[in-house]
Amino acid sequence: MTGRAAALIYGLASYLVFSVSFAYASAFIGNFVVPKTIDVGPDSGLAQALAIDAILLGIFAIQHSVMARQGFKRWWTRIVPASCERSTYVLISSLLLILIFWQWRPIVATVWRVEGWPEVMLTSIFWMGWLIALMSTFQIDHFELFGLRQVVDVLRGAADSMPAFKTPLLYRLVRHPLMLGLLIAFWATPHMTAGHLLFAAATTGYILIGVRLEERDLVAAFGASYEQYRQRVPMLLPRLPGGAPIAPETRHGG
Ligand SMILES: C[S@@+](CC[C@H](N)C(=O)[O-])C[C@H]1O[C@@H](n2cnc3c(N)ncnc32)[C@H](O)[C@@H]1O
Repeated sequence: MTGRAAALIYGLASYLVFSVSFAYASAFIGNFVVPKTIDVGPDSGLAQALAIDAILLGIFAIQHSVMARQGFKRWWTRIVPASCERSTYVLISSLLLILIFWQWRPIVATVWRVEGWPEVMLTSIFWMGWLIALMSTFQIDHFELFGLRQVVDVLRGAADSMPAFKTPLLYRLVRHPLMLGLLIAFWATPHMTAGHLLFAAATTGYILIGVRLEERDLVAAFGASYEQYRQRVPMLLPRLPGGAPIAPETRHGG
């Protein structure tokens, strides 16, 4: 019982760190409110800034890709309890995000800048991106995605359940609405600096690779259901209306 309660506290703490880092990410990228943003920080000179920012993004990309793979999870759950596997992934990802916010070196040369109504429009699109990303997490299973369901289930003694394959609202438009929301949030800015552009371009490249790796796992888990879904629904850019309808939900049954 003590172990299960400790797992719950660990899961809650990880979720709290995630929530703070997610909220900070929007302020960091949007240059709002917080003291350290993508365009504010120590001036290290171009070469050093490029090197440090590339290393920070690279560490995050490697951690995220490796820890999300099934093979790694099988190995890792011999070391950490299975119920804490997702919380650990969430915690390490969030800490690495905080490292990026803290150590990011700005490169402030302006790539574009707009004012007046285009500024209002791009800022609105920016927030829409974050909203789409957040909504997407709730459409699949927010609490499972961020590890809370697993630690609560183990406390209640509930059986380990297989995540379901779902295609609600946003997942009928594109297969990766969460990533689409992030891409929108990263690119939609009234003032694009060189540092922000580096961030947007690198994360776009990473997302394009990451979704392919994720789909390999999804095909392995959900087989033909996911293959059919892939044929019907575009990856990231929604089609115009008129596509074929999709079955609402299929639970993985082997
Ligand atoms: C960070 S989420 C991103 C989901 C998706 N790539 C997106 O951008 O909306 C990653 C998790 O979502 C799960 N996932 C992705 N598509 C799913 C779907 N249609 N139904 C259920 N789970 C899904 C993956 O198995 C993975 O554990």
